[in-house]
Amino acid sequence: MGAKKPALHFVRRQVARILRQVLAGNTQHRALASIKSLVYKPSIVAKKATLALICNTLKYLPVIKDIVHSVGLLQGRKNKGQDELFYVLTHDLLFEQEILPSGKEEIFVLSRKAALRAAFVRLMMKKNVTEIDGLLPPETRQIQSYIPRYVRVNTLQMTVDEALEKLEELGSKASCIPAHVLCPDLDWEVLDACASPGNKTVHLAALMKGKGRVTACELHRKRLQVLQDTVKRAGANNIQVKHQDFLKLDPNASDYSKVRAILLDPSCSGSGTTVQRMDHLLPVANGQSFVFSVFQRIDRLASFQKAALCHALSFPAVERVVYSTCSVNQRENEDVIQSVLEHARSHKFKLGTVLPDWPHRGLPVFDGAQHLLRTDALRDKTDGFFVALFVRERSQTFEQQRKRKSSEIEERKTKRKKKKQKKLN
Ligand SMILES: C[S@@+](CC[C@H](N)C(=O)[O-])C[C@H]1O[C@@H](n2cnc3c(N)ncnc32)[C@H](O)[C@@H]1O
Repeated sequence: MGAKKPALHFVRRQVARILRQVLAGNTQHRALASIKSLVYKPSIVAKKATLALICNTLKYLPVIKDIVHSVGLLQGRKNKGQDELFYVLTHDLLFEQEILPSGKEEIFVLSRKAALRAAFVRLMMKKNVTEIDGLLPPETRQIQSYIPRYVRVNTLQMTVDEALEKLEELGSKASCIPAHVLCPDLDWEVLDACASPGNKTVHLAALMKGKGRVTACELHRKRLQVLQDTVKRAGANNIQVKHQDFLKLDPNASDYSKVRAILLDPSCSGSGTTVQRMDHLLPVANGQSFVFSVFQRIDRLASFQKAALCHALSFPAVERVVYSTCSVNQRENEDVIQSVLEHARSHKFKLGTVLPDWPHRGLPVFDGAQHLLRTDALRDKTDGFFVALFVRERSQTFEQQRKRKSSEIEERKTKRKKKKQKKLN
């Protein structure tokens, strides 16, 4: 029996298989899956190491290919299906660490070590750079350094101050706009229409300090389990989870006729999350069929989004409805809002201004789009996001609550400043 192979030996082969799927350019697949979704499949082991290696290999792939081809590493090799493994091995040899001769591919790459390293140095000299990242296109460098990590504190488990104290050294920032904008009263009945995995559900429950009731609907059974797990982990006891098609809920049934606020975060294309999903590392899509299938999908999503929003606006006691997507497409955002305006007016709803101080507003495609909020990955250092708020005209509570909330936030800031000052003294 041979010696035990190091874990990295298997991780590299796993990464090579994922890389092959990504580079194969299966358009249907590329439209639906992100790098993360491939890595988080149950069959993948050592997910963290795999994700890190696939991302880094993709990031440097043009450089690696340049070097591999300049030394003719793949020429004359019989097994053409292994190009990706050689890219991964070249990555590790040049940018990470020495590779061990744990397999015949490793042995082959090690036999060309001197030529590969010389080609690497030549490329750096040709491009007149002294660091590896100098070889990357400027957009990749910008994106890599741009997006910070955001967190929301589960106030059912610890206070914001406690969390801030722990996170202070990291300089973290919390934002979870839709639940914050819905701003329900503590004793309200609230509906999270499309809830799984449940991040906004538990945020709502926390904002309501465990009081009132949040009913969370989820259509898909598998995702229902994820939602239940999130709720359990959050320790929230004011959430009722339902396996339910939101479109089929009867707004006048006794269970729902008292609902005062609805958070609608429906299925969307997710086009705003492409930076954090690392889609910029994927090869550029080409071909008519890819573009066409994306448009078809967005149309289908927009029809569902419109139907769900109209349904939300038809609940008799509802005072506030928040609609949000992590899409940057006008078709799923401003167009959906514009298409329901008449229906909204007939139910006495008007658009409320979402976070009035936020600088980036809806695209100016209709009168009123300035009430809508957009975020943008590069401008705002977060996912691309869209939020709209509908307020029933008879409701007087919005302004009062907003004022109360912002004075609470100011109070907390002042307290933190004082505490910090005290520590410094
Ligand atoms: C964008 S995700 C919601 C994310 C969630 N708000 C969060 O922050 O964690 C949309 C969810 O709506 C579910 N969904 C889609 N159509 C639905 C319907 N007709 N009724 C209820 N849930 C639905 C999807 O299965 C998916 O889990």
